[in-house]
Amino acid sequence: MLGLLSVIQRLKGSPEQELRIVLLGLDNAGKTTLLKRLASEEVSTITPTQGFNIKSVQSHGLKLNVWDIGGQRSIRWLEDLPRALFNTVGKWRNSS
Ligand SMILES: Nc1nc2c(ncn2[C@@H]2O[C@H](COP(=O)(O)OP(=O)(O)OP(=O)(O)O)[C@@H](O)[C@H]2O)c(=O)[nH]1
Ligand SMILES: [Mg+2]
Repeated sequence: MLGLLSVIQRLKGSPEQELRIVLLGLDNAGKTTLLKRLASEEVSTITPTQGFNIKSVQSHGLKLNVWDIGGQRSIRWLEDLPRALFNTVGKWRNSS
């Protein structure tokens, strides 16, 4: 986690900058635990994510807007959502 934060800190341009992060991975990988640790919240009672959580976290001088997407097979289609959004935005940029 600290490794991730140090990479993010190197990427950021200014202290006011916001970063958007999408957490993707198999169920039980620890995505929600990571998000709660970042937010300094209790991590002892985490249940599998149904759908997704979106949280704004102030951590290590950074403002992070984090999407934590549930990894269970039944809701794995949600993983395609951000990819589809990035592709669509890319196509708009290329066509303008
Ligand atoms: N030992 C160990 N257990 C962890 C770690 N991170 C998470 N866990 C445990 O792994 C289990 C699953 O963690 P979650 O954070 O719910 O995993 P998730 O990726 O959000 O799972 P879904 O919401 O189902 O997609 C929990 O019982 C956590 O306590 C870790 O770094 N080490
Ligand atoms: Mg989860």
